[in-house]
Amino acid sequence: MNNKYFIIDFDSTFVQVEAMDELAVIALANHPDSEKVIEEIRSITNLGMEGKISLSESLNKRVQLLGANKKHIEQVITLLKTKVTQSFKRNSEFLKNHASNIYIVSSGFKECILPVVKEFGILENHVYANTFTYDENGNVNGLDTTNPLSQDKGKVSVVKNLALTGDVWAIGDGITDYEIREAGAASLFYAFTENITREAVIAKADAEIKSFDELLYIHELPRAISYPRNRIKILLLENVHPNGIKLLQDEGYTVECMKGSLGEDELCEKIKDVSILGIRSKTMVTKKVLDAAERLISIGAFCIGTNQIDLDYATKKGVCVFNAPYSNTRSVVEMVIGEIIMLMRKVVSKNTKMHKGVWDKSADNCYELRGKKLGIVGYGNIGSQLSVLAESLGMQVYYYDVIEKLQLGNAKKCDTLDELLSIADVVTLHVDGRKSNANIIGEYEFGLMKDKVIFINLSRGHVVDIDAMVKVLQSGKILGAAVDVFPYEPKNNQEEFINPLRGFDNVILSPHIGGSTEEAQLNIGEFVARRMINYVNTGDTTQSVNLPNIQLPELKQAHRLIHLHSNVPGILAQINQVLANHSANVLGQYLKTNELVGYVISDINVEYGKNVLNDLKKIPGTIRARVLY
Ligand SMILES: NC(=O)c1ccc[n+]([C@@H]2O[C@H](COP(=O)([O-])OP(=O)(O)OC[C@H]3O[C@@H](n4cnc5c(N)ncnc54)[C@H](O)[C@@H]3O)[C@@H](O)[C@H]2O)c1
Ligand SMILES: O=C(O)[C@H](O)COP(=O)(O)O
Repeated sequence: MNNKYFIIDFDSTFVQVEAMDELAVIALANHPDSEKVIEEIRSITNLGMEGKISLSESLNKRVQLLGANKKHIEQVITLLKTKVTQSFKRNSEFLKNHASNIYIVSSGFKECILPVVKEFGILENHVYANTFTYDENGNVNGLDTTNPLSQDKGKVSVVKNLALTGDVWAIGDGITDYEIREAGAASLFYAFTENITREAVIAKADAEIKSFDELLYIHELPRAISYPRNRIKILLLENVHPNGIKLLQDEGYTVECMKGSLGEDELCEKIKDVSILGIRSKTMVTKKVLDAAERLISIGAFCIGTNQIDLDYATKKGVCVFNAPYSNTRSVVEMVIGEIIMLMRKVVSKNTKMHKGVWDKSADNCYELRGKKLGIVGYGNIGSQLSVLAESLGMQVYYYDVIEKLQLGNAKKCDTLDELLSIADVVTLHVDGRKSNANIIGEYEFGLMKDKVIFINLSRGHVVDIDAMVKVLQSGKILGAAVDVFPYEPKNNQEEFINPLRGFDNVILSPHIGGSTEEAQLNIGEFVARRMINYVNTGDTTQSVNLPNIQLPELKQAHRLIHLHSNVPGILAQINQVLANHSANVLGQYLKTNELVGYVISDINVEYGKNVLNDLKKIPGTIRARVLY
């Protein structure tokens, strides 16, 4: 590190904001035309940053408009301390340990900069910036024009004067930072874009760095995180909620979003360099897709169902899958209740008639749901919550599940599906989407149902034999039906919905919207995004649907090595042998297996060499080994 020097800009680089703009907001708070003046200051800042006006012109104009005093400067320092750029904050150890190699060179003002950077160990005599001049009342009335930084190319002359020999890297978001390199005072210029992206500046740079981690990573220097987050590419399909997107962007990941789903071939092409994939129920993640994904570590199903993912193959490839098991449960249940009432009162067919001008007032075949028998097939999260709500509306609840379930309220368990189907006035399906559930309701099962039954499916399309359902609808046996899910569903809102159930006036058809409420989508977006962030950052697999669930404690003063392997005997011993060979003291170790894989986390207290990881990867049966800190 002796001959490597970092020339770091302050505004929009070391901190997320432009200190002068923030000072203006504070100083002009009571100014009658404050918004206009602040806007003017901001536009002058940008013109200067993009090189459209000279620096001295930009500085002078702004100081004159500012109207600041010493009290305002105190306030802006307090604010700036909360606005330190995340990647500098994260790497505070590096800044402290290498203070003699780090300079802050800024066209901003030392009064505002020094108290902020000092907290990160930056040496006072390594901070170069302008200084204000004040009148006798402590009001800013100008700037020290003898300071080279108040002049054009001031940064160039400051850095030249430092006479550094070795690698000198200028890091900043503005043209004045590039000028240091242009003049030969720095060997490289890195356009820093964690806070702001200026295309004109990137165009001049040797490289763009989206974070300070990135720079440390490129040069293999000690850093807070092993792999820069901006290098982790996330692809989110099917309109994931903006809150989920924001959580992922705030972590520093590079996120690409698409409204619709992608077919297999398109997805194979797109997924090559993606580390995290976010989907909903429509995107099929097949073996072919998983094989095409060269960097995939996690899939987030921003919904309940995960049958669209080849889970076993994902597990074998070490891809950790998450879903949102409860976030839209209530939305589905409310829709089922509403549909039962609408169908029992024939509102659906009467509504169609009304729109054609037909007034059909009659009570024929219209019923209250009070006292009717509700048959729930699949007493999981949705089925059991529906049970509680339906009972509170006066229905008698019966359920059938393939496994033993806690009976809620007065609900009665049926031992067989046949028994349930022959008892229920309303049959509603809430089974999961496993393959073996294909056509569990077909001609025979419809035959068992009572005349004038209400039939509802909001679970998965393939569980009902649609041709058999059409036949039974044509026979008039079904009083009303509601179907939200279909064996084939359009990929996006532009594709036509083609299905033989179209055209029945006693059938409610809806475009797979059981879970589509604002509340559910927000909850799902945040829940799944948080689970994936936790997994990437800490290795925590809590609530993963395919990897062994390990809830991990926060890691302090240690390195975390993660090893995922096929579940064969003896791997833990081999991992520990590797760690012993490298004299790594194990502070904590966590192991869990499922029938396919084993997941071992080892927290160690020594600097790890690359060889530890390489040796861990060489253990036969290893699926994935990575280091977190
Ligand atoms: N329409 C929508 O928008 C929407 C929204 C959310 C969930 N869903 C779907 O609803 C279904 C239920 O969701 P959940 O959260 O309650 O799932 P869950 O896993 O909590 O419950 C499913 C239950 O079905 C049972 N089961 C499975 N196969 C069965 C069978 N053949 N016969 C009887 N019981 C069987 C399981 O044992 C389990 O108890 C899932 O298919 C899910 O994908 C649809
Ligand atoms: O599995 C689910 O949660 C539902 O089927 C909803 O799926 P969606 O998010 O694609 O609407």
